[in-house]
Amino acid sequence: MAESLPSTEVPLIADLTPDVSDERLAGVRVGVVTFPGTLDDRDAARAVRIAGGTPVPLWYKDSDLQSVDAVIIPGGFSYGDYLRAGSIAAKAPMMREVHRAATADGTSGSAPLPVLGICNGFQILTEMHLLPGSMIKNDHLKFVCTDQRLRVENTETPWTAELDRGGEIVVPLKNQDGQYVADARTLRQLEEENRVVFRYVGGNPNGSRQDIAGVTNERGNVVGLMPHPEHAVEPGFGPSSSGTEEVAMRYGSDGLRLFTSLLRQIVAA
Ligand SMILES: NC(=O)CC[C@H](N)C(=O)O
Repeated sequence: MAESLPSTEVPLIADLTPDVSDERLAGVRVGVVTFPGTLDDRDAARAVRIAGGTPVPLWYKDSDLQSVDAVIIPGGFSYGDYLRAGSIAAKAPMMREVHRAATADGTSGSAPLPVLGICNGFQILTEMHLLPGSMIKNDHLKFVCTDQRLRVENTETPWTAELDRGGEIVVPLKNQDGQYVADARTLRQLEEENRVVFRYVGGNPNGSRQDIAGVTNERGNVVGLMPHPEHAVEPGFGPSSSGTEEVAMRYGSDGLRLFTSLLRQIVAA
């Protein structure tokens, strides 16, 4: 494994790039952590750029968060999913820093860091106990790859503030260990505290308890979800099966709203 970070200087497709008129967004620095076996760091960085922010590559072995305003733990196969998906990456030096910043108590003047874990990133966050529950093999024991409908259940996190509560988005889902499980008490607590952020609709693709696709921590700054919003950030790249061109255009960029939400929440804070 080459010890290098991916370049974030990816070209954008000018015609498809949303008009980002608020120049303050570019001042928001969003870290994207890369581990051995990470796949989706480039797309996460690209999503931040398309939303108008500045992605900051973070290497798993380092311990300097580089004054980022938020962190994304991207998807992929960190350490080849050996032992349990996400369990080895959870012990990385960079993740110690992420844990410290995400649980900051505010007495030192620092608000808790917004963190988004996508797929393998969600698995890593549960392994670190930043989020409750665990991810086990899909109930049908096969890898799933599909355009997934999700209902937005919670718009009180920085990552979902601009989504419509009760509305639907469609983004890709692709994993083998996507079945969300937790004990009955934890599940009840998640429901009572409105901490289920996304729920599968149109069929449960992996056997997750209560159709849970994404959850948040008690303070709402840490969010994890199995589907991939960073793969749905450009209009026109939506699901081919979604019917009209207009629907495909909208679905193609549903994921972008998580990143624009985050950037605008930070600018407004
Ligand atoms: N897309 C991903 O991040 C894959 C996550 C994980 N390695 C799994 O297959 O469950």
